[in-house]
Amino acid sequence: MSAVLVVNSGSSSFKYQLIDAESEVTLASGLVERIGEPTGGATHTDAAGERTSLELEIVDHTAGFAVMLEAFAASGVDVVADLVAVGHRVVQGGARFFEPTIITDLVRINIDELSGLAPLHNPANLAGIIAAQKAFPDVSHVAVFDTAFHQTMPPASYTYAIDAALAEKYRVRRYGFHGTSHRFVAHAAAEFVGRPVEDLRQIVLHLGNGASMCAVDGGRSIDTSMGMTPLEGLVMGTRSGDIDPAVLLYLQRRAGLSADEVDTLLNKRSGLLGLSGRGDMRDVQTAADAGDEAAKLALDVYVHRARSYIGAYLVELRGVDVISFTAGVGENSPLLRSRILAGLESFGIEIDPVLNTSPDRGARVISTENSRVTVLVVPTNEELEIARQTLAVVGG
Ligand SMILES: Nc1ncnc2c1ncn2[C@@H]1O[C@H](COP(=O)(O)OP(=O)(O)O)[C@@H](O)[C@H]1O
Ligand SMILES: CC(=O)OP(=O)(O)O
Ligand SMILES: [Mg+2]
Repeated sequence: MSAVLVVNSGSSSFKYQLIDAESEVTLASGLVERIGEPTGGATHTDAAGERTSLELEIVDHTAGFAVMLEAFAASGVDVVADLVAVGHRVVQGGARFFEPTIITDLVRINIDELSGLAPLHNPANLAGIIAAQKAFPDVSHVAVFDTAFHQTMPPASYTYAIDAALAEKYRVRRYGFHGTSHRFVAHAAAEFVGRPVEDLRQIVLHLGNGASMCAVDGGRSIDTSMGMTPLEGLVMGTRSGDIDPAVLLYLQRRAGLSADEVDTLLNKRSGLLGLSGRGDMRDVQTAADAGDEAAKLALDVYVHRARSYIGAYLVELRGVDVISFTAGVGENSPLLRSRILAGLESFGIEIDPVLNTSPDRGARVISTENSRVTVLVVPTNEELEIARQTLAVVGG
């Protein structure tokens, strides 16, 4: 048997999944969290779905990997013996990385250098890589970048209209994120409708905690809603998405906020949370159902923003063949799916209310037979996509 370990590291946590290289079955998955805090935690789920949790202090990512290895050993899995490679999610690859890449010393230096363009993500990704390389020194480690899929965007999509020399010097441009998910879903959708991805104009809505949309033309990203950082675009759980940049300056000058405070405001205290006091979409929907005005407005703004991107991408693609919803909200909220695509019959987009509310889980159609555009729900699987890309690089 051979397996790939996929690691998605955050600053104080990491998620992992062990995936069988041939069958693509998940052999185990888990989460190590609150790294560096007095009480950390680890949860491990084995192939049979059996879940074990423990609480203990986990001083750093290296200690976290030791906890993960113990969990594997306790469930009778010899990870080291079966492992052929480790795939790492790296959020920011800048304009330097447009393919999954074997992690050498130089690649690590590059990921570190790109931290300025993703201060919340890349340092954490790097900490995970360093710890994983210590834990598994004998296999290849591969970086799979969130930005890579969007490297096909044309300059008109990725260029901000600011001083060109300054932008060049500081690499200020749009990179786009969630590329692993957008790519996975675009390919899965093409397979589902039985047409070559090259022939399709697609819009993918990745609506999770972080949320972004992507216009995919013939399998290539031509535009996406996130920009230089994962803050631009849609309304998210705690992030504002698009905002007039003058608001930032105004708040600094008039409300006396520092740059760091504005950063925290827009990334951590805005979006659904800022509007309604709730960052989790389920809670916002429940509150709106109960008549909470702030929650209703939060939903209205969320839907309005998503619809404006639908309009933009319809035009950019000169029409669309497939629209896919994915991630936590996209896969689970019939209400938001129907609101985002409401009243677009004249554009050939018609949702079937029965199909839209079906409890089915897998990839499925939610548009009517008459709908010219096929609307799908496609569960994303970033870990599987990372495992596939990792194996492709190491030749597994
Ligand atoms: N049944 C549901 N209805 C509405 N929203 C849901 C439902 N289930 C999950 N969500 C929302 O999905 C979001 C999390 O999405 P997910 O893709 O898991 O996020 P991430 O991977 O970015 O943490 C949360 O806002 C959560 O409320
Ligand atoms: C890049 C990004 O926003 O990722 P996430 O949705 O995991 O926060
Ligand atoms: Mg996610």
